[in-house]
Amino acid sequence: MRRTVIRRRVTRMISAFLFQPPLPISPKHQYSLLPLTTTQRFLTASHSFRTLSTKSIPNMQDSASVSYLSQREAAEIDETLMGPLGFSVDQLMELAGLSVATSVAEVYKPSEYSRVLAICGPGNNGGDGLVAARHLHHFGYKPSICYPKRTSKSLYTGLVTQLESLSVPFVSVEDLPEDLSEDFDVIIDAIFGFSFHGAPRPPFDAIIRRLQTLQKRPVIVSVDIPSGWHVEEGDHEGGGIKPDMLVSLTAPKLCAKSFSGPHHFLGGRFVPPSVAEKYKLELPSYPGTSMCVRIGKPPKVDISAMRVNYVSPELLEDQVESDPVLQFRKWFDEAVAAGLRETNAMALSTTNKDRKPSSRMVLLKGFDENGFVWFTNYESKKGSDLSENPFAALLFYWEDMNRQVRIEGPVERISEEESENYYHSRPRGSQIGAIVSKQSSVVPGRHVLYDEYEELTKKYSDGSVIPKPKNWGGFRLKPNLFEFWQGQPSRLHDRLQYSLQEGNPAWIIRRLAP
Ligand SMILES: NC(=O)C1=CN([C@@H]2O[C@H](COP(=O)(O)OP(=O)(O)OC[C@H]3O[C@@H](n4cnc5c(N)ncnc54)[C@H](OP(=O)(O)O)[C@@H]3O)[C@@H](O)[C@H]2O)[C@H](O)CC1
Ligand SMILES: Cc1cc2nc3c(=O)[nH]c(=O)nc-3n(C[C@H](O)[C@H](O)[C@H](O)COP(=O)(O)O)c2cc1C
Ligand SMILES: Cc1ncc(COP(=O)(O)O)c(C=O)c1O
Ligand SMILES: [K+]
Repeated sequence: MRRTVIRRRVTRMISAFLFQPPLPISPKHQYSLLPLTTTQRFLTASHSFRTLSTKSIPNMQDSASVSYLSQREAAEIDETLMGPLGFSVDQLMELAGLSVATSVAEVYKPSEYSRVLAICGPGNNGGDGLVAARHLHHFGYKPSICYPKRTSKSLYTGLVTQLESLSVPFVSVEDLPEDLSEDFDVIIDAIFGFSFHGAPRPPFDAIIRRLQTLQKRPVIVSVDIPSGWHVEEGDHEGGGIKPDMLVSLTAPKLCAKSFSGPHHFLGGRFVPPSVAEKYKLELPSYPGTSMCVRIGKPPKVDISAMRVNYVSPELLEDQVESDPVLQFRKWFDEAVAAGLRETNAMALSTTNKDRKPSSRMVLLKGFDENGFVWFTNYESKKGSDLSENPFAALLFYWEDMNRQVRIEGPVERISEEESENYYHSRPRGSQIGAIVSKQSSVVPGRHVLYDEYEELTKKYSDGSVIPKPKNWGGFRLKPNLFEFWQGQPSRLHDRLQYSLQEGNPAWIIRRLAP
């Protein structure tokens, strides 16, 4: 009985919130969003063995634009989340702080940017900084905290206790080193958030002045608002801090329009659709299980300076299998176990009769001592290359494991029976796709493929057998050369090559210079 009354009251509160007219929000406050680029993925690659990042690339449709919030709207959304929508401040702060920590980890790897100073202000923005510091500690960073105006609320004393229990040092303003660049790689600016007003008061005024003079290092990561900036007008007087990274929470505030640093992220993956609808919030979708998403322009990168220093276990002659197929099996299984996506994706290189090479990706569909098999259209470019020159090279690159495998040898078609069996094991859509696609020929437009696909889908909607096109089937490469490559520091990689000598079935293993 009581529960029904409460439920009714909550329902009333939520509908009151939903049907209340929203504050005017200007659709002009929009900004283009870009998915995580390959470049960014490259830059964020860590330096040793990694397990799969669950991140996927958000598609462009998801990320057309993003809206900006005024100070009032930000406060109102905050109240709504913590009122009718049932969140507690602790929860939101935990998610906000985690978003900040994961954004930092996306761009600034602990191997290069381990020394973090979180400067925390008196409000919830400071609380976000304390939470972020705790997560960064667990991510392998060495955070320190400067928290000059503490509040006695249990939420904050709890956060301090948690950090102390991890032996995270607290530094007073007086004890901060003269030259911040000597002791720190990253500064988390968690001084003021969206409730900032007026001019900064001591001791934060002096701290902000120090941040204004920083050059390249330490980098500044501002939480929600670059401290000292007007929440809506931004750095309106000029000369404010110039953060390298801004992590906007829930949605960017108006001041973020004047953020010109290289890394703008959005965090706070907790906005329910009702809030987004009410405030007409255009928000990007968060990729996979990520707590943050990059917004704004992709960073300018110096391509010539892009490099990863590989660190891996050594690959030694006496540790590898004498049979390269077994060695391949071992590495393949390890890549699958590490959760890599499309472990079976490989580059296939062919040449035509004029010895002109061409490469493309295909999926490995099986391998054993008889060879490595993939499926395709025999009348495609690769199909015609292989009929002109039946030799090919396969290449696997398992980036997260710093491993590459090269396989070379003659190629032949597999039997019609094998191809039939495999074709009918594929999803029916892909079977129809194979009929529709005269692979590698010119198509006047997507509609041509789509129309034929629709027609065939109708034709076979009764579940009858979809006949395999004659020109579709498998190839098998019979290896006469393997190379197993393991990335190592200073480009002194391991390369173990397996080759065969005429008339001798035993594989010869040789180390090649990297
Ligand atoms: N829904 C969300 O997006 C969430 C955001 N979170 C974070 O919370 C902040 C907003 O937190 P709030 O506590 O409202 O405000 P601030 O952190 O900005 O700080 C308010 C305190 O700062 C003092 N203040 C204000 N102006 C000055 C100044 N000029 N000089 C010195 N001190 C100043 C203020 O004191 P007053 O006496 O002036 O009132 C307060 O003590 C948001 O930005 C996010 O980071 C949540 O963590 C999660 C949900
Ligand atoms: C990861 C990945 C896997 C692919 N797998 C296959 C495949 O198994 N068979 C295939 O015919 N095409 C596959 N493709 C498409 C090919 O890369 C290529 O576009 C197509 O086969 C036409 O190549 P061609 O014109 O050189 O013959 C794949 C593409 C990618 C990116
Ligand atoms: C054109 C084409 N054919 C075949 C394949 C292999 O697909 P399946 O795994 O369904 O055999 C792919 C995979 O990407 C492909 O793009
Ligand atoms: K801040």
